[in-house]
Amino acid sequence: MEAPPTPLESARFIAGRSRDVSVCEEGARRVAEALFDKVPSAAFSLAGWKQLHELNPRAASEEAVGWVFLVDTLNFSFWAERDDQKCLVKYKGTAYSGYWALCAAVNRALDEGIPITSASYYATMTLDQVRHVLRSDTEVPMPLIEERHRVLNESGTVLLEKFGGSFLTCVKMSENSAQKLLRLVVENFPSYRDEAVFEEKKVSFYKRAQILVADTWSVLEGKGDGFFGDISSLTIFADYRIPQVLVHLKAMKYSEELMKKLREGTIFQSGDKEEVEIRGCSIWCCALICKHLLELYEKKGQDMRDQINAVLLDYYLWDYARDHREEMKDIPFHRVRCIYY
Ligand SMILES: Nc1nc2c(c(CN[C@H]3C=C[C@H](O)[C@@H]3O)cn2[C@@H]2O[C@H](COP(=O)(O)O)[C@@H](O)[C@H]2O)c(=O)[nH]1
Repeated sequence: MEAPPTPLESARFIAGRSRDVSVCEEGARRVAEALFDKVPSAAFSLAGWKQLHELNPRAASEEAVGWVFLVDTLNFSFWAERDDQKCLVKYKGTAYSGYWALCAAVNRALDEGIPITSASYYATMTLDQVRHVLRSDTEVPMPLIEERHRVLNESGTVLLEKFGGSFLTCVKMSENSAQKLLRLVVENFPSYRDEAVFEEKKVSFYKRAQILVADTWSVLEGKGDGFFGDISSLTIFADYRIPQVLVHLKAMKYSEELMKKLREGTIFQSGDKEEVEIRGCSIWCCALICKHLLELYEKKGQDMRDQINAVLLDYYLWDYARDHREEMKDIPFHRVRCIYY
């Protein structure tokens, strides 16, 4: 069965035919101008992944790579039906929500002596053990607990059977190619196969597979097995926060009909036309922002291809969305319950 087009080719195709979502070239250029002075900061750097995020591993070890694989296997669907009733995980005096609640729960389990990052453990974890590890400190549980249990058992079993239980083994097999690692992950771990059909054509987003490659690059600090010559070939990760921030920054626009559905809290299904347009246009919009950013530096005689790529732009925008929740509250995010993002 032939592989679908890459996420970037998919994004170009979707953006060219999208009806309810549009990428604003002018808006994307203005965002690039606004980001120009941020590029040299930690928030736009590989080092920021550890420096700015206390829950991320400090080490660049096999164990730290195993942490990244576990977390990115579960890195989906944290949004709460009601913002005043959400899953929170308290860890070392801080209450974490959303994606960070997952990281806090993993670190809490490790502190309790539960070998949660070891494939031989999560390959055979029971649903009750998963409920215990991911337990919330409010009465609202983390969403999709049963699906999390299923993908843990599935991913742990594949990691044991094909890669000796170590994701670092899989990373080494990629021979410093991000695209090869992406392919190894998508081919071997079914829950990472984030694909759809748009106007009768297969398209791919590979959000968790691409963020897994990016987080592996980050935790290994871009060195040794974690050096990827083609890291710039990755796209941003099409989740439900990046589209929200792109609309907030006026680089992307929704039709009135779509805005109405989003404001009503409509639940979309994975693969719905509007959902595919939101995800494809987000990827395409960020590719334009990267292009404009590189051009702005080029005009000043600076080749910034090692400091500007979709991964670092994504991390920056995702952190920005986290830090500007209040300002962004009247831009709705699209609601899908799925294991892909
Ligand atoms: N595009 C993109 N989406 C990302 C991430 C992250 C966290 N990763 C890195 C960021 C800091 C750490 O250093 C990690 O390396 C989580 N998500 C997605 O967001 C959603 C959760 O949102 P909220 O409900 O607000 O917690 C959910 O779909 C989740 O899959 C990212 O970076 N980019």
